[in-house]
Amino acid sequence: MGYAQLVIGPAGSGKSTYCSSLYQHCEALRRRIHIVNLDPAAEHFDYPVSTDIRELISLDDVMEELGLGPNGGLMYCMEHLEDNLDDWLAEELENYLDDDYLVFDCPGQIELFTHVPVLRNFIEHLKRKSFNVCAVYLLDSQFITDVTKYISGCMSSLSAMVQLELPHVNILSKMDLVKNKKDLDYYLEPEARVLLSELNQHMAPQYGKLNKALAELVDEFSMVNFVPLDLRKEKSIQYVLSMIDNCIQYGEDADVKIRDFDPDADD
Ligand SMILES: Nc1nc2c(ncn2[C@@H]2O[C@H](COP(=O)(O)OP(=O)(O)OP(=O)(O)O)[C@@H](O)[C@H]2O)c(=O)[nH]1
Repeated sequence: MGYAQLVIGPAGSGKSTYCSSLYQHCEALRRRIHIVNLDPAAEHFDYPVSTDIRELISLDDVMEELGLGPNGGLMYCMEHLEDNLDDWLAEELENYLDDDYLVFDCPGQIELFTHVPVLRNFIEHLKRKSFNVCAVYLLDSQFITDVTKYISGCMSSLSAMVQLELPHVNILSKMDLVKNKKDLDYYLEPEARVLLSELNQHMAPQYGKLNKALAELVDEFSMVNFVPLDLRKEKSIQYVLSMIDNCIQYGEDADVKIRDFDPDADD
């Protein structure tokens, strides 16, 4: 059985930086992970790329040869990947050992995890190859600066959860940029009553019922929870990794104890 993280989230949310930090963290622990680039538009990497979609197709070639723009070109590349799951991807996966741990650095186009079936079919393929897969959804911490951004972040994450149907860990990235730690407590344990009152202040009265439904969805059903990630702190990376490992049952024999970590403690 293999293990895989599918690292998704909006453009610029910090996916590649997360992959790079995770790689360094694991390297220091002498733990082997492989990072796979699934972004046909990527140019620079701070981690060793183990498998690269650009060997199958590159965005520049598609834009030049088909006259497509960056977004249309990217979707074309991803559909090409979908068409090649049983040959190119299957062959690439044969290069890994049975219990290898792969981290897929995905493009940030939101349609990939809202309604286009490419990633879903990609995941089905991984599952058929006996991979335990976890979706790791990154959201920029700037989304917790006001309630409307926060709700929109929750809804985009929720849409990925519904679309991909995978064990799912939501990460609040770039925590080093959060100056007001009060924001953090407020949004990490949101209360429907407080969310609703804030939403109502921001929006016209006719949205009252919608606001109530959204606030209750976030609070009462605990459908969307975010784990803060501060890449400056090894313990924060370790905490996030332990949560993900737990979801995909990696290292069960190694007795993973996520409760033992205090992610806010200094290293
Ligand atoms: N301060 C701070 N900046 C970060 C952090 N993570 C990423 N960034 C910056 O955010 C920008 C985007 O980071 P990327 O890792 O390229 O984001 P991405 O999600 O891979 O972006 P796309 O490939 O465009 O989808 C870069 O300028 C990073 O340096 C972080 O933890 N803290």
